[in-house]
Amino acid sequence: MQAIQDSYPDNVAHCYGCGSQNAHGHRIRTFQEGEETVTRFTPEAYHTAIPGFVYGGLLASLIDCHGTATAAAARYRAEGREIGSAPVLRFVTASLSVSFLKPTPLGGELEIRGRVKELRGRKVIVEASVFADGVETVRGEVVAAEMPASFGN
Ligand SMILES: CCCCCCCCCCCCCCCC(=O)SCCNC(=O)CCNC(=O)[C@H](O)C(C)(C)COP(=O)(O)OP(=O)(O)OC[C@H]1O[C@@H](n2cnc3c(N)ncnc32)[C@H](O)[C@@H]1OP(=O)(O)O
Repeated sequence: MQAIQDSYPDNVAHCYGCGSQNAHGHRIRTFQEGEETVTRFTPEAYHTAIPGFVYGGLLASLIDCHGTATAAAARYRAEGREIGSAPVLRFVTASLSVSFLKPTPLGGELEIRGRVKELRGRKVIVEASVFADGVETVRGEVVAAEMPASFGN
């Protein structure tokens, strides 16, 4: 099955969270399921916060990259364009907020589910949650902004 990240051109596929070209990264893969997007990720023992529980920074990064992928795909869809087609719509995180509702147990697959809350102009707001064994443990919101030509200047 084709993940949203499979459409990222190689020259923008180095992100630590979602870049297929980053050997040290999470390399998450996000799929569209109806109105929702879904990422599945199994943390390793070295992603520990407190023994038995997942480090919150990892959980935040899963929400982050799940959100930017959801945003890019939504914007392509809104423009009626094939995902990944040129000119490439590159989204970066303008803002990330995360609420840790419950400790997230380490040792199994996590499911991240997201949906677009708002799509307007150069900005897409995505809501996403992390579920462990069907229980929502983390809820977050990503404001993704289309990367300006002046990025980094
Ligand atoms: C599917 C196929 C795809 C193909 C190919 C895709 C490639 C996909 C590559 C993915 C790559 C991975 C991405 C990983 C996620 C990172 O980790 S990205 C790294 C962390 N983020 C950054 O470094 C971003 C640094 N910040 C910036 O560059 C700039 O501040 C920003 C965010 C681009 C905004 O700059 P700007 O466009 O000049 O600012 P502006 O026009 O004022 O903002 C645009 C909109 O965003 C809003 N906004 C800006 N900042 C904020 C904020 N902090 N809070 C809330 N709203 C904000 C503005 O209010 C505005 O909204 P509207 O007024 O239009 O409603």
